[in-house]
Amino acid sequence: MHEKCGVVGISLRDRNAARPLYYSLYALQHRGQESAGIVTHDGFQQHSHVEMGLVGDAFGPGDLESLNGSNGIGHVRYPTAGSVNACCAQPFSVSFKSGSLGLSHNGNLVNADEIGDELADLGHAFTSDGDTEVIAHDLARNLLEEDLVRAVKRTMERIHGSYSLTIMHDETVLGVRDPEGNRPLCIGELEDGYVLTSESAAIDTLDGELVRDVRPGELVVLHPDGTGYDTYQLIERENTAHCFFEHVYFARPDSTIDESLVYEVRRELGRKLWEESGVESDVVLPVPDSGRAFASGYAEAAQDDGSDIEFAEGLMKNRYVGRTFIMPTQDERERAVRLKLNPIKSTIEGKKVTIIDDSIVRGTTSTQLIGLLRDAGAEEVHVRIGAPPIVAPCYMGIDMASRDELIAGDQSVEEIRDEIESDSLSYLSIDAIAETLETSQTDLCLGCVTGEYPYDIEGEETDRDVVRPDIGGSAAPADD
Ligand SMILES: O=P(O)(O)OC[C@H]1O[C@H](OP(=O)(O)OP(=O)(O)O)[C@H](O)[C@@H]1O
Ligand SMILES: NC(=O)CC[C@H](N)C(=O)O
Repeated sequence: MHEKCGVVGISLRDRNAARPLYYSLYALQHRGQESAGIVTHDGFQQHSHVEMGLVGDAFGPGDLESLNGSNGIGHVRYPTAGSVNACCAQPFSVSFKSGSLGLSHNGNLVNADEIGDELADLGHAFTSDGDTEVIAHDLARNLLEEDLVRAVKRTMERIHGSYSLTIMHDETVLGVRDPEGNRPLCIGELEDGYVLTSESAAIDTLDGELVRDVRPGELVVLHPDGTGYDTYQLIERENTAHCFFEHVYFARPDSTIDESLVYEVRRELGRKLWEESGVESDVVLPVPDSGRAFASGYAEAAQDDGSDIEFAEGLMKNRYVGRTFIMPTQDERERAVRLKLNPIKSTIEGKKVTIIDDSIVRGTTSTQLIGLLRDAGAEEVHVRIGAPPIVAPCYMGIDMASRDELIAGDQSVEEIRDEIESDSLSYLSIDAIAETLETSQTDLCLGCVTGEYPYDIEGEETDRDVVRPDIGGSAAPADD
């Protein structure tokens, strides 16, 4: 399980925001499972409840009742910077001379230490070692001198890296997406208010309508009375750096991100996988859960081509096991795969099998799975992967292994095939990803599959000019 974080912000007309925030966090649970929290404002003061654990564990029966106010923000976290403890759990709350701030962050800053050191020299005291608190302090400082919109702009000019933020300044909820639009953020309309959230599936959960994605570099300020919102295009860049992996793996298939329904993208990637490297076999099996849409697209394209290949759910997933990824030892990770996935023998025995997954990271899942399938009587096992090989770490808010743990870090596809002991192995090309997302490669963050990043990261190569031209941006409300 590779995770990132999920953010949400809600402004309603006449009812408390706590319960819809809680439901939204449930919808975003797949994005982070370490901690969950909600901060609301009732017009006079902030109320906060932030705990370690899953959403269902973090909130007890009375907790939502104490979170008064029709405006609020929420967060589910998987840490990328800072400790795995309650100090780094979010939303962050900061009280300062001219008010209160709450802040939820999805992403990862690449210059947090530098800014943190500067702010510490100016007398700011930090309660955590993460990157998110740095944003909160920088913004609080700017708010002493500027109005809200200009203060946010100043902070955006200072922080580098990926960030989708929901912020609460006193009772005003706002959302910001970094100038490259690396992480998703969208606006939804509810019957009695508005919502800003990482994924549109959370808007569906609240019976709302997706209005649109927040644009890269855009600030959206919800009216605290739930009647509307203002938008400000604060920074504009020539290129975006959308994370393609959101579509491939992280996001829910029922979410629409940057105008594409994730499920349809995955099915199309599956179709392209067949076109690029289809292999004749008796049966196609998805590796659940994220391999499902890829496998259905792959099998459909194969059948369109006249193949007799059959699509079957031959691997059952134990839904109570997650987190293979953060098991402390490789031995435990391997055991967890066995606990998590179990083959249905009748769909496999005596057959040539192709398994379809979205990605191979360390190779734990595929290695274990191929052994299981052979034990279950598979005659041949072919592996097709709906993304290119992951050759380098992610610095943009995703928990992925370090370079030496990545199976493709220093091995060719043939060497990987040999290690996982499959009969054949193919990955999808980068071209197929860009084509399916109807964008150019320069508008995607492809750091984990090329080793070249759209940000200036110490010790790594950049795939574009470090200082990207700022071609505009204004602090006046943008036309919607
Ligand atoms: O090569 P590895 O290090 O084993 O990592 C890759 C596996 O991890 C992910 O699955 P996850 O466990 O998150 O399950 P999911 O597809 O149900 O989300 C992914 O879909 C692969 O199956
Ligand atoms: N996964 C994320 O988006 C994490 C947000 C933030 N960098 C943290 O570590 O808390």
